[in-house]
Parts: sequence; C-alpha cells; structure tokens
Amino acid sequence: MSKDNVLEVRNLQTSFSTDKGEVRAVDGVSFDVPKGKTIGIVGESGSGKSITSLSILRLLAENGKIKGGEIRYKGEDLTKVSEKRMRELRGNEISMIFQEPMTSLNPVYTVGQQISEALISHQGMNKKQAMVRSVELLKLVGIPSPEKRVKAYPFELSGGMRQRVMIAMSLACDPEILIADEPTTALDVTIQAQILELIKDLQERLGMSVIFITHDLGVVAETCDYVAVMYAGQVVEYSDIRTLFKQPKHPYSIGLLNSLPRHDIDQEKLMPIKGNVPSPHEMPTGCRFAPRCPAATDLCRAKMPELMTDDSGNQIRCWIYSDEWPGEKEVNVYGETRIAKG
Ligand SMILES: Nc1ncnc2c1ncn2[C@@H]1O[C@H](COP(=O)(O)OP(=O)(O)OP(=O)(O)O)[C@@H](O)[C@H]1O
Ligand code: NI
Repeated sequence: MSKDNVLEVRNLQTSFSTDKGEVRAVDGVSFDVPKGKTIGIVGESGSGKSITSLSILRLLAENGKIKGGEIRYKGEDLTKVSEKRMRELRGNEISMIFQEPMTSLNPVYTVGQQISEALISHQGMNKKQAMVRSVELLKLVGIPSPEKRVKAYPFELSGGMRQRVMIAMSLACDPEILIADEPTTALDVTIQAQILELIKDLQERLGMSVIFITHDLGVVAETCDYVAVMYAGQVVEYSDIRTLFKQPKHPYSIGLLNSLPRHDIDQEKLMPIKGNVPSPHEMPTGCRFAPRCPAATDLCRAKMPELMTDDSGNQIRCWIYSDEWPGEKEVNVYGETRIAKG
C-alpha cells in the first residue's frame, strides 16, 4: 500500500440477496484516499455510492455481503478483520455523516448528551470532561452560543444546525477518515454552501481525509482533490480533479460534465445523458455504459473493460484507451474529440 494513502479500495464487490436473485450493487470499485485529501464519489442514483461507503464501515443490511476485493486501511484489510476490530475503527478512526441529520440524532437526548456519549464510550472521558469537550466541538463546527446549544434537543435546532451537530459528533474521536454521504442534500442552498465550507475548513485544520459522496459534480469541483466516477456499481474513472474537469476520459464522465448546470442555460432544459441506468437485475454483459454510449463498438457491447491505470495514477475503464480499441483513432463523444490509444 502506498505510504501517501490512508485507504485503498481494490475491486470491491458487494452483493445483496433478494427475491429476484443476487443484486451486485458494487461490482468493481477501486480508488485511493490520499492522506489529508478529499475524494469525491459521484454517480447517478443507484450507482452504488452509499453501498461502497457502508461496505468500508461494514454496516450493510442483513442481506448484504462483501463478496470480493480489498479495503486496505493502514495495512489492514477491512474485509478480513474481526467484528471487534471493526467496532473499534467505526467512530474512532473512520466516521460517517449521513444525509438526513434528524434520523441520526436521538430526539429524546440533548445535543450535549449525544456528543458526550461518543466521548465517554470511545475516549474514556468522564461526564464533566465530555460536556466541556462537547461545547468545544460545537464551537469548532460554528454553532453560535455553544454553551447554550449544548443543552438543546434536536427539534429545537434548524436543519443546518443539526447537520453541524452531526459533524461535531463525527469529529468527537478525531477520525482519520470522515465519510460524508450527501451531507447537504436535505438542506436549502445557502445552508448547503455553509456546510460544504465547514467540512472543507475542518478537513484542512484537522488534516483528516474525507470521502465525499454526492451526485453533484459542481460540489465535487468545489470540495475535492480527487474524484471517482461511478456507473452501475463500478468506478469508470478515477482522476485528480483538474484532469477530470479539463479532460474527462470516460464517455459517461464527459456526458455528466456536459449536463452540468450553466448560467446561460435554463436548468430545466439541460439534456442529461440519453437512456437509463441498467437495472441491477439485467446488467449488460460488456461495458455497462455501452447501451447509452455514443462511441460504443461491438467490443464494448461484448466485453467488460478493466479499470486501467495510467502513468499519473489516474484510472479509466473504457476500451477507447486500450490497445484493443477497434474503432477510429479520433473518437467523437458528445461533440468532443478523444484520441484512442489503439
Ligand atoms: N438491502 C438491499 N437489498 C437489495 N438491494 C439493495 C439494498 N441496499 C441497496 N441496494 C441496491 O444497491 C444499489 C446501489 O445502492 P446505493 O444506495 O449504493 O446507491 P447510491 O449511488 O448511493 O444512490 P443515491 O444517490 O440514490 O443515494 C441500488 O440498486 C439499490 O437498490
Ligand atoms: Ni446513496
């Protein structure tokens, strides 16, 4: 494992057993989380973003199982460690904040009691120390009059303030990695921007790594250093943020970027990529994006491309960039030209 990475996910496969058979929700996810950096995971609804992060924390539903791959965290493979070790890691070293803060906070306890609980059970503090630290944490996440708010119940706070409380809780144990799964979608736009700013600021000040899950590439552009683009349970492109926005490689990434809201176009009129995400019960045999891809060839429809790594460490899962590409040298993708490797 590279010294610069705190986490490396390799060919992760997570399945659910259902009445209709096996759902391979995550089926070939690889990415690195460099120390002190923020990586974004983007993709349409159902592409496997949340299941990827829940797999890392081993918090899958009863019918879910990690079927293959590796999750390397500081030399340990989290797919192999004991349940006891996972409990130590969760909250202590890898913590997570979710989309809807109200469902994750307990309505019958005060904010201070809930943050203290984490500090008492994980850090071995006594009640008084934990309360003092709770106030500090509320201050850290920008909650005004923290001495007062520490005694408030969740319903007494606004959505944005509740999300700040959740962030405070997730920081209680000074985690190495913070996973934020759509942390702002339930909030209104101005509050969203503030929460994003807060996460970025905390990441810089505390030096932790952040995995930021979102379907919004605009948010990724503002927050992330690296990005993994997911499509139908797989990473199709992993790249540093500059390269992805300047020269996206995968046709799906190109399509996503083309459908980003712009000031000169009415958001309603933006035409997203044609076609639909395949059903998890009927995955295409070849490249999963082939049925929607403007550049797809017979090879693409017949055979799944591997995730290939280039010299700069960026990864791409697309036949265009392989020696086997059977099509033209200059490939037109959504009006842009890409040079094939073959
Ligand atoms: N308990 C489960 N049983 C069966 N299938 C499941 C279960 N949980 C998730 N899935 C399936 O796994 C796939 C990936 O879901 P996931 O929640 O990771 O998507 P996502 O990318 O996070 O989407 P969203 O942007 O909507 O949050 C979906 O097809 C979903 O239906
Ligand atoms: Ni999700």
